[in-house]
Amino acid sequence: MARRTASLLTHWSARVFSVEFNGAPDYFAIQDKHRGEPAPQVFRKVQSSDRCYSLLVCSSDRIRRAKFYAELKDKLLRSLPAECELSPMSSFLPHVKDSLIKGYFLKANPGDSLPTERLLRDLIQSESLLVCSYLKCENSRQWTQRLWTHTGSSVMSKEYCVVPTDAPDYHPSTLNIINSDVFYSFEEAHQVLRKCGDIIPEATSVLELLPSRAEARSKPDFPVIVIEGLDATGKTTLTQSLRDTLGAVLLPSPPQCLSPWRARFDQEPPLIRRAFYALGNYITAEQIVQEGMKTPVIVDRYWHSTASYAIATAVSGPPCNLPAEGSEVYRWPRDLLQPSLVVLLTLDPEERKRRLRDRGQGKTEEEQELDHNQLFRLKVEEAYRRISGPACVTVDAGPSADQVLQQVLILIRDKCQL
Ligand SMILES: Nc1ncnc2c1ncn2[C@@H]1O[C@H](COP(=O)(O)OP(=O)(O)OP(=O)(O)O)[C@@H](O)[C@H]1O
Ligand SMILES: Nc1ccn([C@@H]2O[C@H](COP(=O)(O)O)[C@@H](O)[C@H]2O)c(=O)n1
Repeated sequence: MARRTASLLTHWSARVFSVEFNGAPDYFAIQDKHRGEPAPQVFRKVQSSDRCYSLLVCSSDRIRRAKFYAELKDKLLRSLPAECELSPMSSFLPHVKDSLIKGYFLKANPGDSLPTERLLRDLIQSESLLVCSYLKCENSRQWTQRLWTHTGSSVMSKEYCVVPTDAPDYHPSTLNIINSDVFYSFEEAHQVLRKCGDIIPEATSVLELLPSRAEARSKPDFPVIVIEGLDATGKTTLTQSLRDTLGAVLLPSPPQCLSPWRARFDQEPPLIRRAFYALGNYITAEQIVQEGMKTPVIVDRYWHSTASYAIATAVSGPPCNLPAEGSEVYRWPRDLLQPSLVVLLTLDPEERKRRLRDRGQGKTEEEQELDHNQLFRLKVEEAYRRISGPACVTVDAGPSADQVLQQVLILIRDKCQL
């Protein structure tokens, strides 16, 4: 059995499990023995006749784990009986960083248990998967969890009792954000792309474009102003006006040179996709240093975008699940050039939608998500506000384009003495 699986099982009874039924999590733990008292309801959305299974992805290689987790969902959706319900699941050790393992919880009708179990037996041949089944005891409200053996031919004799438990102090997805969703140094992100070179040939081309070292050798002489905000808040409009008014250079982020590979990396799981965007910032930083010796530099998105979208995607549920203000998750990477000023454009959601409609362009998947998912939008904006070193200054982008420009020019004059 793989190293990671073995170490997982060592702490098996200390783990908390979470299943998200339509975004609302049920937390449970396991115990060796049934206690005498009447068992409270464990799964709110499960009938006693349902057959339930969990699949936890636990390869010790994080690239394989990320790829397999994404592929597993497609495989399950393709192969499971239509009535089978799939919910995100995770298991973690509260307060232990990097202890989160992700997977899926399956709820099947009793009539579908045979084809479901046949599929799970095939899948468990992969060493990266831990499979459990959940059974309701007859004449009691108690559920048990059985861990399947690796061959899938029989189930382990050891049976655990499933008991509900309180929500943890910190949302479980926050345990694994650092260096899985957000990278805090060039080297950490670089390592991910290096390691996926054999499965994603495009990674090699991206690596060739990167600066040889991350540390900015010199600070630009002129101010560097970053404009941030959700899509359609007016970043393009404002950055172009600033360029023209200040005689500045305008740099887009991710940088132009990464455009041929962006769509390819957007299909990848968060670990790889976010490493790609993180590295893009280091290319932008190098361009900033070059240009910033000659003129002021305006940057359309930078680190705040990379971190905020990544954090908001990683953390499910409402904004209160985000890591608290001041958390190390919101810190600036130690080796990434810091701009002189970061402006965050905010906009009333209805006005943003109106501008999106008027623009009438095709939307990326993440843009559609922002449109449909109010919670995601709130989390991105909240994460923007919590990032420090430098923190962003919020500007209401609701007034006319010229009024927004004038307001930002005042800020630049105040903060950058320009
Ligand atoms: N202050 C403003 N008042 C009214 N309309 C505006 C204002 N600023 C921009 N717009 C219009 O809103 C739409 C979106 O603006 P823009 O393309 O500048 O946003 P963006 O933040 O760059 O979007 P994205 O990130 O998706 O590229 C455009 O049609 C633009 O003309
Ligand atoms: N520095 C950056 C810039 C962008 N992203 C990601 O791109 C998406 C938004 O970009 P648009 O071109 O559509 O405005 C969004 O998914 C960001 O996560 C980034 O990570 N870092």
